[in-house]
Amino acid sequence: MNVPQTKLSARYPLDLPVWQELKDHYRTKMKRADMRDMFKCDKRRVERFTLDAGDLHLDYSKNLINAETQKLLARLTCEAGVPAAIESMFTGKELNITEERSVLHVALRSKMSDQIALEVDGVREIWGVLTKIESFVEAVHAGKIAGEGGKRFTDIVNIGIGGSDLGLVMATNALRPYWRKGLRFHAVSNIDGTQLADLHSELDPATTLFIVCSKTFTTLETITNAQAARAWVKDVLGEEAVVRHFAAASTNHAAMDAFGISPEFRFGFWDWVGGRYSLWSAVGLSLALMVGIDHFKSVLAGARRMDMHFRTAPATENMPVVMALLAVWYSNFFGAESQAILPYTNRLDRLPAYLQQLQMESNGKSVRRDGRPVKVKTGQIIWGEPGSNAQHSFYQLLHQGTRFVPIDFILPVETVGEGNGLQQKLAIANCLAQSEALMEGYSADDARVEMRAAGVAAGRANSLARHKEHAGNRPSSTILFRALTPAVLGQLIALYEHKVFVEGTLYGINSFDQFGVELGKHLANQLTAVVQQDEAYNGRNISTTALLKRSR
Ligand SMILES: O=P(O)(O)OC[C@H]1O[C@](O)(CO)[C@@H](O)[C@@H]1O
Repeated sequence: MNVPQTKLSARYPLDLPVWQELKDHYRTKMKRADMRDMFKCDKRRVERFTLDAGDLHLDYSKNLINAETQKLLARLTCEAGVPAAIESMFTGKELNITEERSVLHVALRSKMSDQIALEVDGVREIWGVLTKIESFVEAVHAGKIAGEGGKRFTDIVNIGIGGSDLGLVMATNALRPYWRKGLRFHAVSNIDGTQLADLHSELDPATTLFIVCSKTFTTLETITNAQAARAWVKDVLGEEAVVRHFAAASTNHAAMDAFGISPEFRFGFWDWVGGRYSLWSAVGLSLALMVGIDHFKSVLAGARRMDMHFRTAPATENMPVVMALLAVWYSNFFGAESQAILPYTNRLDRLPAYLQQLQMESNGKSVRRDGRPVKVKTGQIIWGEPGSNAQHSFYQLLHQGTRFVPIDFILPVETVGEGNGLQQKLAIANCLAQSEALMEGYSADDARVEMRAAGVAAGRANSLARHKEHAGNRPSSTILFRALTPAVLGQLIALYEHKVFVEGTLYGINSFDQFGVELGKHLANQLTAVVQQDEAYNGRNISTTALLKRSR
Protein backbone atom coordinates (compact mmCIF):
# COMPACT_ATOMS: atom_id res chain seq x y z
CA MET A 1 0.00 0.00 0.00
CA ASN A 2 1.24 3.45 -0.83
CA VAL A 3 0.94 5.12 2.54
CA PRO A 4 1.28 8.90 2.28
CA GLN A 5 3.79 10.59 4.51
CA THR A 6 2.24 11.69 7.75
CA LYS A 7 0.34 14.95 7.54
CA LEU A 8 1.16 15.43 11.19
CA SER A 9 4.74 16.38 11.93
CA ALA A 10 5.33 13.37 14.15
CA ARG A 11 8.00 13.73 16.79
CA TYR A 12 9.14 10.55 18.42
CA PRO A 13 9.63 10.34 22.17
CA LEU A 14 13.22 9.09 22.21
CA ASP A 15 14.33 11.97 19.99
CA LEU A 16 12.94 14.56 22.37
CA PRO A 17 15.36 16.14 24.86
CA VAL A 18 12.62 16.15 27.49
CA TRP A 19 12.35 12.35 27.36
CA GLN A 20 15.94 12.09 28.60
CA GLU A 21 15.22 14.70 31.26
CA LEU A 22 12.21 12.70 32.42
CA LYS A 23 14.43 9.63 32.64
CA ASP A 24 16.94 11.48 34.82
CA HIS A 25 14.15 12.95 36.93
CA TYR A 26 12.71 9.47 37.46
CA ARG A 27 16.10 7.93 38.31
CA THR A 28 17.35 10.65 40.64
CA LYS A 29 14.15 11.80 42.34
CA MET A 30 10.99 9.86 41.70
CA LYS A 31 12.03 6.20 41.68
CA ARG A 32 12.27 6.20 45.45
CA ALA A 33 9.86 9.06 46.12
CA ASP A 34 7.22 8.53 48.75
CA MET A 35 3.81 10.11 48.28
CA ARG A 36 3.30 10.28 52.03
CA ASP A 37 6.29 12.62 52.33
CA MET A 38 5.12 14.61 49.33
CA PHE A 39 1.74 15.16 50.98
CA LYS A 40 3.48 16.24 54.21
CA CYS A 41 5.78 18.72 52.45
CA ASP A 42 3.28 20.25 50.08
CA LYS A 43 0.12 21.49 51.73
CA ARG A 44 -1.20 22.58 48.34
CA ARG A 45 -0.76 19.15 46.80
CA VAL A 46 -4.47 18.41 46.43
CA GLU A 47 -5.09 21.84 44.92
CA ARG A 48 -2.13 21.42 42.57
CA PHE A 49 -3.14 17.98 41.37
CA THR A 50 -6.90 18.19 40.93
CA LEU A 51 -8.82 19.24 37.85
CA ASP A 52 -12.39 19.90 36.83
CA ALA A 53 -13.77 19.41 33.34
CA GLY A 54 -17.51 19.73 32.86
CA ASP A 55 -19.12 17.58 35.54
CA LEU A 56 -16.03 15.47 36.18
CA HIS A 57 -13.59 16.08 38.99
CA LEU A 58 -10.19 14.39 38.77
CA ASP A 59 -8.05 14.00 41.86
CA TYR A 60 -4.63 12.79 40.75
CA SER A 61 -2.76 13.89 43.85
CA LYS A 62 -2.20 10.25 44.91
CA ASN A 63 0.30 9.73 42.09
CA LEU A 64 4.08 9.55 42.04
CA ILE A 65 4.60 13.01 40.64
CA ASN A 66 5.68 16.40 41.91
CA ALA A 67 5.71 19.94 40.51
CA GLU A 68 8.85 19.18 38.49
CA THR A 69 7.32 16.02 36.98
CA GLN A 70 4.31 18.09 36.05
CA LYS A 71 6.50 20.67 34.30
CA LEU A 72 8.50 18.08 32.41
CA LEU A 73 5.37 16.20 31.31
CA ALA A 74 3.80 19.44 30.12
CA ARG A 75 6.94 20.07 28.05
CA LEU A 76 6.66 16.55 26.64
CA THR A 77 3.16 17.44 25.45
CA CYS A 78 4.48 20.46 23.54
CA GLU A 79 7.62 18.81 22.18
CA ALA A 80 5.62 15.79 20.95
CA GLY A 81 3.22 18.11 19.13
CA VAL A 82 0.09 17.20 21.08
CA PRO A 83 -1.68 20.59 20.68
CA ALA A 84 -1.19 20.42 16.89
CA ALA A 85 -2.43 16.83 16.82
CA ILE A 86 -5.58 17.79 18.73
CA GLU A 87 -6.28 20.57 16.27
CA SER A 88 -5.62 18.17 13.37
CA MET A 89 -8.34 15.89 14.64
CA PHE A 90 -10.91 18.66 15.02
CA THR A 91 -10.09 20.10 11.60
CA GLY A 92 -10.48 16.75 9.85
CA LYS A 93 -6.84 16.17 8.85
CA GLU A 94 -5.99 12.66 7.70
CA LEU A 95 -4.75 11.45 11.09
CA ASN A 96 -5.35 7.80 10.26
CA ILE A 97 -2.52 7.72 7.75
CA THR A 98 -2.44 3.99 7.08
CA GLU A 99 -6.12 3.90 6.13
CA GLU A 100 -5.96 7.39 4.58
CA ARG A 101 -8.83 8.76 6.65
CA SER A 102 -9.77 11.62 8.91
CA VAL A 103 -10.74 10.75 12.47
CA LEU A 104 -13.95 12.59 13.14
CA HIS A 105 -15.96 10.99 15.91
CA VAL A 106 -15.89 14.46 17.51
CA ALA A 107 -17.98 15.75 14.59
CA LEU A 108 -20.71 13.22 15.42
CA ARG A 109 -21.45 14.99 18.69
CA SER A 110 -20.82 18.51 17.48
CA LYS A 111 -23.42 21.09 16.50
CA MET A 112 -23.37 22.14 12.88
CA SER A 113 -22.52 25.64 14.11
CA ASP A 114 -19.27 24.26 15.58
CA GLN A 115 -18.21 23.86 11.93
CA ILE A 116 -16.10 20.78 12.56
CA ALA A 117 -14.63 19.60 9.26
CA LEU A 118 -17.81 20.34 7.32
CA GLU A 119 -15.88 19.99 4.07
CA VAL A 120 -15.07 16.31 4.71
CA ASP A 121 -17.36 13.94 2.76
CA GLY A 122 -20.31 12.88 4.83
CA VAL A 123 -19.88 15.28 7.75
CA ARG A 124 -22.83 17.43 6.63
CA GLU A 125 -25.00 14.28 6.60
CA ILE A 126 -24.54 13.68 10.35
CA TRP A 127 -27.57 15.67 11.44
CA GLY A 128 -29.80 14.13 8.76
CA VAL A 129 -28.99 10.65 10.07
CA LEU A 130 -29.62 11.82 13.63
CA THR A 131 -33.04 13.12 12.58
CA LYS A 132 -33.78 9.79 10.91
CA ILE A 133 -32.77 7.97 14.12
CA GLU A 134 -35.03 10.30 16.10
CA SER A 135 -38.05 9.59 13.87
CA PHE A 136 -37.38 5.85 13.97
CA VAL A 137 -37.01 5.79 17.77
CA GLU A 138 -40.18 7.80 18.27
CA ALA A 139 -42.13 5.62 15.86
CA VAL A 140 -41.00 2.46 17.68
CA HIS A 141 -41.94 3.98 21.03
CA ALA A 142 -45.33 5.03 19.70
CA GLY A 143 -45.94 1.57 18.25
CA LYS A 144 -46.11 3.01 14.73
CA ILE A 145 -43.18 0.86 13.76
CA ALA A 146 -44.17 -2.51 15.14
CA GLY A 147 -43.61 -6.22 14.73
CA GLU A 148 -45.58 -8.88 12.93
CA GLY A 149 -49.34 -8.49 13.48
CA GLY A 150 -48.85 -4.89 14.66
CA LYS A 151 -47.47 -6.00 18.02
CA ARG A 152 -45.35 -3.42 19.85
CA PHE A 153 -41.68 -4.24 20.16
CA THR A 154 -40.74 -5.30 23.68
CA ASP A 155 -37.17 -6.47 23.04
CA ILE A 156 -34.24 -4.85 21.26
CA VAL A 157 -31.41 -7.18 20.26
CA ASN A 158 -28.18 -5.57 19.12
CA ILE A 159 -26.11 -7.85 16.90
CA GLY A 160 -22.55 -6.59 16.57
CA ILE A 161 -19.05 -7.13 17.93
CA GLY A 162 -16.07 -5.05 19.10
CA GLY A 163 -16.79 -1.40 18.48
CA SER A 164 -20.29 -2.29 17.31
CA ASP A 165 -21.06 -3.91 20.67
CA LEU A 166 -18.82 -2.98 23.59
CA GLY A 167 -19.48 0.77 23.88
CA LEU A 168 -23.14 0.33 23.21
CA VAL A 169 -23.58 -2.43 25.78
CA MET A 170 -21.53 -0.53 28.35
CA ALA A 171 -23.55 2.67 27.83
CA THR A 172 -26.93 0.94 27.76
CA ASN A 173 -26.17 -0.85 31.06
CA ALA A 174 -24.87 2.39 32.54
CA LEU A 175 -28.11 4.19 31.75
CA ARG A 176 -30.50 1.50 32.91
CA PRO A 177 -32.54 3.90 35.09
CA TYR A 178 -33.42 5.76 31.88
CA TRP A 179 -34.73 2.70 30.01
CA ARG A 180 -38.15 3.09 28.40
CA LYS A 181 -40.82 1.18 30.25
CA GLY A 182 -41.76 -1.99 28.40
CA LEU A 183 -38.46 -2.34 26.49
CA ARG A 184 -35.71 -4.81 27.26
CA PHE A 185 -32.19 -4.86 25.82
CA HIS A 186 -30.04 -7.81 24.72
CA ALA A 187 -26.76 -8.08 22.87
CA VAL A 188 -25.45 -10.86 20.68
CA SER A 189 -21.80 -10.68 19.73
CA ASN A 190 -19.82 -13.89 20.10
CA ILE A 191 -19.25 -16.42 17.35
CA ASP A 192 -20.22 -19.58 19.25
CA GLY A 193 -23.96 -19.01 18.98
CA THR A 194 -24.84 -19.45 22.64
CA GLN A 195 -26.08 -15.88 23.17
CA LEU A 196 -28.69 -16.19 20.45
CA ALA A 197 -29.58 -19.73 21.54
CA ASP A 198 -30.32 -18.39 25.03
CA LEU A 199 -32.63 -15.72 23.58
CA HIS A 200 -34.63 -18.35 21.69
CA SER A 201 -36.22 -19.53 24.90
CA GLU A 202 -36.66 -16.01 26.28
CA LEU A 203 -38.00 -13.90 23.40
CA ASP A 204 -40.95 -13.85 21.06
CA PRO A 205 -39.71 -12.93 17.56
CA ALA A 206 -43.02 -11.17 16.89
CA THR A 207 -42.13 -8.50 19.46
CA THR A 208 -38.37 -8.45 18.88
CA LEU A 209 -36.46 -5.86 16.85
CA PHE A 210 -32.96 -6.88 15.77
CA ILE A 211 -30.42 -4.13 15.07
CA VAL A 212 -27.47 -5.37 13.01
CA CYS A 213 -24.54 -3.11 13.76
CA SER A 214 -21.45 -3.43 11.65
CA LYS A 215 -19.31 -0.74 10.07
CA THR A 216 -18.21 -3.13 7.33
CA PHE A 217 -21.20 -5.50 7.36
CA THR A 218 -18.71 -8.27 6.60
CA THR A 219 -17.60 -9.23 10.11
CA LEU A 220 -17.89 -13.00 10.45
CA GLU A 221 -19.44 -13.04 13.92
CA THR A 222 -22.02 -10.37 13.19
CA ILE A 223 -23.08 -11.68 9.81
CA THR A 224 -23.30 -15.25 11.12
CA ASN A 225 -25.40 -14.18 14.12
CA ALA A 226 -27.57 -11.91 11.95
CA GLN A 227 -28.22 -14.72 9.48
CA ALA A 228 -29.11 -17.06 12.33
CA ALA A 229 -31.52 -14.49 13.79
CA ARG A 230 -32.99 -13.93 10.33
CA ALA A 231 -33.55 -17.66 9.90
CA TRP A 232 -35.30 -17.75 13.29
CA VAL A 233 -37.65 -14.88 12.38
CA LYS A 234 -38.33 -16.46 9.00
CA ASP A 235 -39.09 -19.87 10.57
CA VAL A 236 -41.48 -18.45 13.14
CA LEU A 237 -43.07 -15.51 11.30
CA GLY A 238 -42.37 -16.11 7.62
CA GLU A 239 -40.05 -14.41 5.11
CA GLU A 240 -42.26 -11.30 4.68
CA ALA A 241 -41.86 -10.46 8.35
CA VAL A 242 -38.07 -10.19 8.15
CA VAL A 243 -38.11 -6.67 6.78
CA ARG A 244 -40.09 -5.40 9.78
CA HIS A 245 -37.85 -7.04 12.35
CA PHE A 246 -34.38 -5.99 11.19
CA ALA A 247 -32.79 -2.55 11.24
CA ALA A 248 -29.10 -1.90 10.63
CA ALA A 249 -26.28 0.59 11.15
CA SER A 250 -23.47 0.34 8.63
CA THR A 251 -21.34 2.11 6.03
CA ASN A 252 -21.96 -0.75 3.56
CA HIS A 253 -25.26 -0.09 1.81
CA ALA A 254 -24.82 -2.86 -0.78
CA ALA A 255 -24.48 -5.47 1.97
CA MET A 256 -27.52 -4.08 3.81
CA ASP A 257 -29.43 -4.41 0.52
CA ALA A 258 -28.29 -7.99 0.13
CA PHE A 259 -29.42 -8.81 3.66
CA GLY A 260 -32.83 -7.29 3.01
CA ILE A 261 -32.69 -4.25 5.30
CA SER A 262 -35.30 -1.78 4.10
CA PRO A 263 -34.08 1.77 3.32
CA GLU A 264 -36.28 3.20 6.11
CA PHE A 265 -34.71 0.84 8.64
CA ARG A 266 -31.07 1.50 7.74
CA PHE A 267 -28.81 4.12 9.22
CA GLY A 268 -25.54 5.01 7.59
CA PHE A 269 -22.26 6.32 8.85
CA TRP A 270 -18.86 7.02 7.33
CA ASP A 271 -15.38 5.58 7.06
CA TRP A 272 -13.94 8.36 9.25
CA VAL A 273 -15.79 6.89 12.26
CA GLY A 274 -13.52 4.26 13.79
CA GLY A 275 -15.37 1.17 15.06
CA ARG A 276 -14.30 1.69 18.67
CA TYR A 277 -15.26 5.39 18.43
CA SER A 278 -18.66 4.76 16.84
CA LEU A 279 -21.12 4.84 19.74
CA TRP A 280 -22.01 8.42 18.73
CA SER A 281 -23.07 7.37 15.23
CA ALA A 282 -25.95 5.16 14.11
CA VAL A 283 -24.19 2.42 16.09
CA GLY A 284 -25.88 4.04 19.09
CA LEU A 285 -29.33 3.20 17.69
CA SER A 286 -30.12 0.54 20.33
CA LEU A 287 -29.06 2.95 23.06
CA ALA A 288 -31.33 5.64 21.59
CA LEU A 289 -34.18 3.14 21.50
CA MET A 290 -33.61 2.08 25.08
CA VAL A 291 -33.22 5.50 26.70
CA GLY A 292 -35.09 7.70 24.24
CA ILE A 293 -33.75 10.27 21.84
CA ASP A 294 -33.49 13.11 24.37
CA HIS A 295 -31.23 11.11 26.65
CA PHE A 296 -29.22 9.89 23.65
CA LYS A 297 -28.72 13.52 22.65
CA SER A 298 -27.64 14.30 26.21
CA VAL A 299 -24.93 11.63 25.88
CA LEU A 300 -23.74 13.39 22.70
CA ALA A 301 -23.91 16.79 24.40
CA GLY A 302 -21.85 15.48 27.32
CA ALA A 303 -19.18 14.23 24.94
CA ARG A 304 -19.19 17.59 23.13
CA ARG A 305 -18.59 19.32 26.45
CA MET A 306 -15.49 17.19 27.01
CA ASP A 307 -14.41 17.83 23.40
CA MET A 308 -14.49 21.57 23.97
CA HIS A 309 -12.47 21.23 27.14
CA PHE A 310 -9.97 18.97 25.35
CA ARG A 311 -9.59 21.35 22.43
CA THR A 312 -9.09 24.49 24.48
CA ALA A 313 -7.59 23.71 27.91
CA PRO A 314 -3.83 24.13 28.35
CA ALA A 315 -1.87 20.91 28.89
CA THR A 316 -1.63 21.10 32.68
CA GLU A 317 -5.36 21.75 33.01
CA ASN A 318 -6.48 19.38 30.28
CA MET A 319 -8.00 16.26 31.84
CA PRO A 320 -7.46 13.80 28.96
CA VAL A 321 -3.90 15.12 28.47
CA VAL A 322 -3.05 14.79 32.16
CA MET A 323 -4.40 11.23 32.26
CA ALA A 324 -2.44 10.30 29.13
CA LEU A 325 0.75 11.76 30.61
CA LEU A 326 0.29 9.72 33.78
CA ALA A 327 -0.12 6.59 31.64
CA VAL A 328 3.09 7.36 29.72
CA TRP A 329 4.93 8.19 32.93
CA TYR A 330 4.01 4.90 34.59
CA SER A 331 4.36 2.65 31.52
CA ASN A 332 7.69 3.99 30.36
CA PHE A 333 9.49 5.13 33.47
CA PHE A 334 8.07 2.99 36.29
CA GLY A 335 7.62 -0.06 34.05
CA ALA A 336 3.89 -0.51 34.75
CA GLU A 337 2.44 -3.18 32.49
CA SER A 338 -1.21 -2.57 33.15
CA GLN A 339 -3.79 -0.19 34.48
CA ALA A 340 -6.82 -1.16 36.56
CA ILE A 341 -10.16 0.55 36.02
CA LEU A 342 -12.32 0.28 39.12
CA PRO A 343 -15.76 1.88 38.94
CA TYR A 344 -17.68 2.10 42.21
CA THR A 345 -21.02 1.57 40.53
CA ASN A 346 -22.21 -1.68 39.10
CA ARG A 347 -23.83 0.28 36.30
CA LEU A 348 -20.33 0.63 34.81
CA ASP A 349 -19.60 -3.09 34.98
CA ARG A 350 -18.72 -3.19 31.26
CA LEU A 351 -16.54 -0.08 31.33
CA PRO A 352 -13.27 -2.03 31.74
CA ALA A 353 -14.17 -4.29 28.78
CA TYR A 354 -15.05 -1.29 26.65
CA LEU A 355 -11.81 0.47 27.61
CA GLN A 356 -9.84 -2.65 26.78
CA GLN A 357 -10.76 -2.32 23.14
CA LEU A 358 -10.43 1.46 23.15
CA GLN A 359 -6.95 1.38 24.63
CA MET A 360 -5.50 -1.91 23.44
CA GLU A 361 -6.80 -1.88 19.88
CA SER A 362 -5.86 1.78 19.51
CA ASN A 363 -2.42 1.78 21.06
CA GLY A 364 -1.28 -1.85 20.97
CA LYS A 365 1.16 -0.99 18.18
CA SER A 366 4.87 -1.52 17.67
CA VAL A 367 5.40 0.61 14.58
CA ARG A 368 5.63 4.40 14.53
CA ARG A 369 3.78 6.62 12.09
CA ASP A 370 6.84 6.60 9.83
CA GLY A 371 6.85 2.77 9.73
CA ARG A 372 9.93 2.36 11.96
CA PRO A 373 9.91 0.32 15.18
CA VAL A 374 8.60 2.15 18.19
CA LYS A 375 11.15 1.95 20.97
CA VAL A 376 8.95 2.85 23.91
CA LYS A 377 6.23 0.87 25.70
CA THR A 378 2.86 1.41 24.04
CA GLY A 379 -0.66 0.21 24.84
CA GLN A 380 -1.35 -0.31 28.51
CA ILE A 381 -3.08 -3.56 29.40
CA ILE A 382 -6.47 -2.53 30.78
CA TRP A 383 -8.37 -4.62 33.23
CA GLY A 384 -10.84 -4.17 36.06
CA GLU A 385 -14.18 -4.84 37.64
CA PRO A 386 -16.61 -2.77 39.63
CA GLY A 387 -15.79 -2.25 43.28
CA SER A 388 -16.64 -3.49 45.82
CA ASN A 389 -16.93 -6.86 44.04
CA ALA A 390 -13.32 -6.53 43.01
CA GLN A 391 -12.19 -5.92 46.60
CA HIS A 392 -13.18 -9.50 47.30
CA SER A 393 -11.32 -10.76 44.29
CA PHE A 394 -8.02 -9.22 43.15
CA TYR A 395 -7.40 -6.28 45.52
CA GLN A 396 -5.06 -8.50 47.54
CA LEU A 397 -2.58 -8.23 44.68
CA LEU A 398 -3.09 -4.48 44.41
CA HIS A 399 -2.34 -3.96 48.10
CA GLN A 400 0.39 -6.49 48.77
CA GLY A 401 1.50 -7.99 45.46
CA THR A 402 4.83 -7.34 43.76
CA ARG A 403 3.40 -5.69 40.67
CA PHE A 404 3.02 -2.01 40.02
CA VAL A 405 -0.56 -1.28 38.94
CA PRO A 406 -1.75 2.33 38.66
CA ILE A 407 -5.50 2.61 39.17
CA ASP A 408 -8.39 4.78 38.04
CA PHE A 409 -11.19 4.79 40.61
CA ILE A 410 -14.48 6.04 39.20
CA LEU A 411 -16.91 7.29 41.81
CA PRO A 412 -20.45 8.63 41.45
CA VAL A 413 -21.59 10.37 44.62
CA GLU A 414 -25.25 9.53 44.07
CA THR A 415 -27.08 6.82 42.20
CA VAL A 416 -29.68 7.75 39.62
CA GLY A 417 -33.14 6.67 40.75
CA GLU A 418 -33.42 4.52 43.81
CA GLY A 419 -30.70 3.46 46.16
CA ASN A 420 -29.29 6.66 47.62
CA GLY A 421 -29.46 5.36 51.13
CA LEU A 422 -26.95 3.44 53.13
CA GLN A 423 -25.66 1.31 50.25
CA GLN A 424 -24.54 4.27 48.18
CA LYS A 425 -22.78 5.75 51.22
CA LEU A 426 -21.03 2.42 51.73
CA ALA A 427 -19.88 2.47 48.10
CA ILE A 428 -18.34 5.93 48.59
CA ALA A 429 -16.69 4.89 51.84
CA ASN A 430 -15.25 1.76 50.25
CA CYS A 431 -13.83 3.57 47.25
CA LEU A 432 -12.17 6.29 49.33
CA ALA A 433 -10.88 3.71 51.81
CA GLN A 434 -9.18 1.77 49.04
CA SER A 435 -7.28 4.69 47.52
CA GLU A 436 -6.22 5.81 50.98
CA ALA A 437 -5.11 2.33 52.01
CA LEU A 438 -3.12 1.93 48.79
CA MET A 439 -1.29 5.16 49.38
CA GLU A 440 -0.92 5.33 53.17
CA GLY A 441 -0.27 1.62 53.66
CA TYR A 442 0.03 -0.05 57.05
CA SER A 443 3.40 -0.62 58.66
CA ALA A 444 4.59 -3.85 60.25
CA ASP A 445 5.17 -1.86 63.47
CA ASP A 446 1.57 -0.71 63.56
CA ALA A 447 0.44 -4.27 62.91
CA ARG A 448 2.59 -5.52 65.77
CA VAL A 449 1.33 -2.89 68.21
CA GLU A 450 -2.31 -3.56 67.30
CA MET A 451 -1.92 -7.30 67.67
CA ARG A 452 -0.21 -6.92 71.05
CA ALA A 453 -3.01 -4.59 72.20
CA ALA A 454 -5.53 -7.23 71.13
CA GLY A 455 -3.74 -9.76 73.31
CA VAL A 456 -1.77 -11.64 70.66
CA ALA A 457 1.39 -13.20 72.08
CA ALA A 458 4.61 -11.32 71.27
CA GLY A 459 6.13 -14.16 69.20
CA ARG A 460 3.07 -14.58 67.06
CA ALA A 461 2.61 -10.80 66.65
CA ASN A 462 6.24 -10.55 65.48
CA SER A 463 5.93 -13.34 62.97
CA LEU A 464 2.60 -12.10 61.59
CA ALA A 465 3.54 -8.42 61.34
CA ARG A 466 5.29 -8.71 57.97
CA HIS A 467 2.36 -10.61 56.49
CA LYS A 468 0.01 -7.85 57.57
CA GLU A 469 2.17 -5.01 56.30
CA HIS A 470 0.86 -2.91 53.39
CA ALA A 471 3.80 -1.11 51.81
CA GLY A 472 1.60 1.74 50.58
CA ASN A 473 2.85 4.42 48.17
CA ARG A 474 0.72 2.81 45.44
CA PRO A 475 -0.72 5.30 42.95
CA SER A 476 -4.30 5.94 41.97
CA SER A 477 -6.46 8.66 40.48
CA THR A 478 -10.11 9.23 41.35
CA ILE A 479 -12.68 10.53 38.89
CA LEU A 480 -15.62 11.80 40.91
CA PHE A 481 -18.98 13.11 39.72
CA ARG A 482 -22.43 13.64 41.14
CA ALA A 483 -24.39 10.95 39.31
CA LEU A 484 -24.11 8.81 36.20
CA THR A 485 -26.49 10.79 34.02
CA PRO A 486 -26.45 10.55 30.19
CA ALA A 487 -24.44 13.78 29.98
CA VAL A 488 -21.89 12.57 32.51
CA LEU A 489 -21.54 9.25 30.72
CA GLY A 490 -20.83 11.12 27.47
CA GLN A 491 -18.13 13.14 29.21
CA LEU A 492 -16.56 10.07 30.75
CA ILE A 493 -16.34 8.15 27.47
CA ALA A 494 -14.98 11.15 25.57
CA LEU A 495 -12.42 11.67 28.33
CA TYR A 496 -10.98 8.20 27.79
CA GLU A 497 -11.19 8.45 23.99
CA HIS A 498 -9.06 11.60 24.08
CA LYS A 499 -6.71 10.16 26.66
CA VAL A 500 -6.00 7.23 24.34
CA PHE A 501 -5.43 9.56 21.39
CA VAL A 502 -2.98 11.76 23.32
CA GLU A 503 -1.07 8.69 24.50
CA GLY A 504 -0.79 7.46 20.91
CA THR A 505 0.40 10.90 19.80
CA LEU A 506 3.05 10.95 22.51
CA TYR A 507 4.35 7.60 21.24
CA GLY A 508 4.21 8.71 17.60
CA ILE A 509 1.91 5.84 16.58
CA ASN A 510 -1.36 5.71 14.65
CA SER A 511 -4.10 5.01 17.21
CA PHE A 512 -6.79 4.56 14.58
CA ASP A 513 -6.01 1.43 12.58
CA GLN A 514 -6.12 -2.22 13.77
CA PHE A 515 -4.18 -4.38 11.34
CA GLY A 516 -3.23 -6.64 14.24
CA VAL A 517 -6.64 -8.32 14.19
CA GLU A 518 -6.41 -9.33 10.53
CA LEU A 519 -4.04 -12.31 10.49
CA GLY A 520 -6.13 -14.31 12.96
CA LYS A 521 -9.31 -13.56 10.97
CA HIS A 522 -7.59 -14.70 7.76
CA LEU A 523 -6.40 -17.97 9.29
CA ALA A 524 -9.84 -18.57 10.84
CA ASN A 525 -11.35 -18.36 7.36
CA GLN A 526 -8.95 -21.03 6.10
CA LEU A 527 -9.56 -23.22 9.12
CA THR A 528 -13.34 -22.87 8.91
CA ALA A 529 -13.38 -24.72 5.59
CA VAL A 530 -11.09 -27.38 7.03
CA VAL A 531 -13.21 -27.84 10.17
CA GLN A 532 -16.52 -27.86 8.28
CA GLN A 533 -15.45 -30.27 5.56
CA ASP A 534 -13.34 -32.43 7.80
CA GLU A 535 -10.39 -31.92 5.44
CA ALA A 536 -6.76 -32.60 6.18
CA TYR A 537 -4.96 -29.48 7.37
CA ASN A 538 -1.61 -28.62 5.92
CA GLY A 539 -1.08 -25.57 8.03
CA ARG A 540 2.18 -24.02 9.08
CA ASN A 541 2.13 -25.40 12.56
CA ILE A 542 2.06 -29.00 13.76
CA SER A 543 0.50 -28.08 17.09
CA THR A 544 -2.55 -26.66 15.27
CA THR A 545 -2.74 -29.85 13.19
CA ALA A 546 -2.63 -31.99 16.35
CA LEU A 547 -5.31 -29.91 18.10
CA LEU A 548 -7.51 -30.11 15.05
CA LYS A 549 -7.17 -33.88 14.98
CA ARG A 550 -8.03 -34.06 18.65
CA SER A 551 -11.09 -31.81 18.23
CA ARG A 552 -12.41 -34.33 15.72
O1 LIG B 1 -18.29 -2.98 12.92
P1 LIG B 1 -17.61 -4.10 12.24
O2 LIG B 1 -17.14 -3.74 10.86
O3 LIG B 1 -18.46 -5.33 12.23
O4 LIG B 1 -16.29 -4.43 13.04
C1 LIG B 1 -16.33 -4.88 14.34
C2 LIG B 1 -15.00 -4.78 15.03
O5 LIG B 1 -14.03 -5.57 14.38
C3 LIG B 1 -12.77 -4.92 14.40
O6 LIG B 1 -12.47 -4.50 13.12
C4 LIG B 1 -11.66 -5.78 14.92
O7 LIG B 1 -11.84 -7.10 14.73
C5 LIG B 1 -12.98 -3.74 15.33
O8 LIG B 1 -12.10 -2.73 15.12
C6 LIG B 1 -14.39 -3.41 15.08
O9 LIG B 1 -14.90 -2.61 16.11
